[in-house]
Amino acid sequence: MKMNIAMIAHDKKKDELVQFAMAYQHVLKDHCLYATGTTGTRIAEATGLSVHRFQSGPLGGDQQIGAMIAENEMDMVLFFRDPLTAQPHEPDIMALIRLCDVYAIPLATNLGGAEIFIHGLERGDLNWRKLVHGKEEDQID
Ligand SMILES: O=C(CO)COP(=O)(O)O
Repeated sequence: MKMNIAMIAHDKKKDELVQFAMAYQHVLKDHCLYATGTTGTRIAEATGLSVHRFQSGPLGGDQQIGAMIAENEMDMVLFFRDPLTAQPHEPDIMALIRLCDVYAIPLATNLGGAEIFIHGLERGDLNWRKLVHGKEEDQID
């Protein structure tokens, strides 16, 4: 089943996320990818994958992804955070993380977690999200 996956990386973690996206391109290609601006450009350039790009993080990109979570439209968030650099938009980052907890959305904040998540995605561990997707389809009917 096609999942909506958000990919976000702070500047010092972007190379790591790009390498991750290249390594797991064969998995990611079957899903809808969303990203903050600069991260999205880097991933699309490196992999050729189609990525829906929101604003850059400091300009509201985290909030836009948060808005999708608030609609229960995001199924997984891979957010490679830089814990050693202060971010001007720290409140936005905290809000995104908080919404993942509100909606029980799987959130990996580093490469180690993302490795586990991507294998889980591949073997269908996220299929419980069908219930949520199903509900949305019901609402449309
Ligand atoms: O700052 C970010 C997330 O908090 C990432 O934004 P960019 O992908 O635009 O660099």
